[in-house]
Amino acid sequence: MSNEPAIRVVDLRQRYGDFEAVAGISFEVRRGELFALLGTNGAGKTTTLETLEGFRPAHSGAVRVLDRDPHRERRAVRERVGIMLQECGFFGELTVAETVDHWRGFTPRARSRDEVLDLVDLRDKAGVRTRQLSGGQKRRLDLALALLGRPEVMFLDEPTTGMDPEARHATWRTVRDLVADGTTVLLTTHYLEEAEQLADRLAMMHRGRIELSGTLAEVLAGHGDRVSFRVPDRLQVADLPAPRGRPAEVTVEGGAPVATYTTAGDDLQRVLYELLRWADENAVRLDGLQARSASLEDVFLRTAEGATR
Ligand SMILES: Nc1ncnc2c1ncn2[C@@H]1O[C@H](COP(=O)(O)OP(=O)(O)OP(=O)(O)O)[C@@H](O)[C@H]1O
Repeated sequence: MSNEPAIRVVDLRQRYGDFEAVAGISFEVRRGELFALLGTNGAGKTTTLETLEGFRPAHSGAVRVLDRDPHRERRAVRERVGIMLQECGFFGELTVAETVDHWRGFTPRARSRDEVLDLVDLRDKAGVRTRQLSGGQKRRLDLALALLGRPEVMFLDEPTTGMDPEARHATWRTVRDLVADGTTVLLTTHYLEEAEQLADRLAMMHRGRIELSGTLAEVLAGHGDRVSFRVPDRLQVADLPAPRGRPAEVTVEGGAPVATYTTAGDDLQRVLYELLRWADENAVRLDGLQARSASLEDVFLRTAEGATR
């Protein structure tokens, strides 16, 4: 097996008319790795994925999938790649089984219908017309079609949209099994927990650029810890202390004001100590007190605000 990464993107730019949707991004996905491309709405994730899927040539820069140009060598790449688009396009009158059989007809080395329906837990829906499937079931049928040809690389564009938590967890298990079997996966998602659960590495895009990338630990590093509690009724925001010179950020959660302190470096213990001492001295009860590391959501929100630069 070649040492070449499964996916390589070098200074990719894509334009729609005068608008630069992807503004010079670079990343690699190693073989057998799950890489999550995250980002704000309109960040350029789908445009990037469509380029890697061979639907459009790069405006400038280079993309390689399995060491080939996915647009110019589309035929050769396509049979080794599985694609799950954001929009599913089934014939509503066909049943699930007929849809799978139809796709099997032009998929080399296809898995059997039963195997593929078992993988996505749709075997009991084999006789149902696709227009009667729920949104989450349609996504699972999409996944079934994407993995039909035992692809080496899979592109999953928001694969669990519309799924209930149980179906989402089941889909994560399927994806994990595929990765454990050596499949390379490039995933986009708006569910940050999905990336936390699945990704070996991730990149966060905003306005056509990659703002952050690395393992989850690398992406979270340097974003501080958080201490929060519900602001007691009898206190004003101005009454809250500023431990280590850090004022609270007050947000409303579930109709109640919540004070959050973001620490820097290894300040957490000190900030917590000062807060507890202040509470003790002022006979304040810190309801809902929490101390935790930064989450991907915290980092995402800061990226969206342009605060990471
Ligand atoms: N065919 C098109 N013509 C013109 N502009 C487009 C076209 N497709 C996408 N865009 C614009 O390019 C930008 C990137 O879109 P893209 O769909 O790649 O973003 P995304 O990160 O996938 O967004 P979302 O998370 O909302 O799905 C957006 O501003 C979008 O409006």
